[in-house]
Amino acid sequence: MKTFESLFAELSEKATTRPAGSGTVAELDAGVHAIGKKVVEEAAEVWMAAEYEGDVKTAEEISQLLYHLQVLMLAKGLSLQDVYEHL
Ligand SMILES: N=c1c2ncn([C@@H]3O[C@H](COP(=O)(O)OP(=O)(O)OP(=O)(O)O)[C@@H](O)[C@H]3O)c2ncn1[C@@H]1O[C@H](COP(=O)(O)O)[C@@H](O)[C@H]1O
Repeated sequence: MKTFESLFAELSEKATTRPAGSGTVAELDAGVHAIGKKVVEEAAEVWMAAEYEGDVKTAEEISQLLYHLQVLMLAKGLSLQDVYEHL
């Protein structure tokens, strides 16, 4: 099963190698403004799922929010350590 750390390693590799067809590469190319909008959109979907759509849908939406947060971290050049030191 994928973890937060293993997904970040995978996305970091994609950002460097830029394979064709990668949604991550496309999102990085769209820039921080566009990625930020995805983060807000996914956060709202987490909220709605938590209130109205049950645990499975909520977990799915949380996974998508975590993904977009990681893409934002990559776009800003932030490492896991940069974030973890604030936890
Ligand atoms: N975990 C994810 C992941 N979570 C969310 N998403 C993206 O976020 C979107 C969220 O879906 P929504 O239904 O909310 O949005 P949508 O309106 O249907 O989609 P859009 O039109 O906004 O793209 C998905 O369509 C994906 O584009 C993800 N895209 C990729 N990953 C993982 O990231 C890795 C690298 O992916 P690629 O860069 O595409 O190879 C792989 O392991 C993937 O499994």
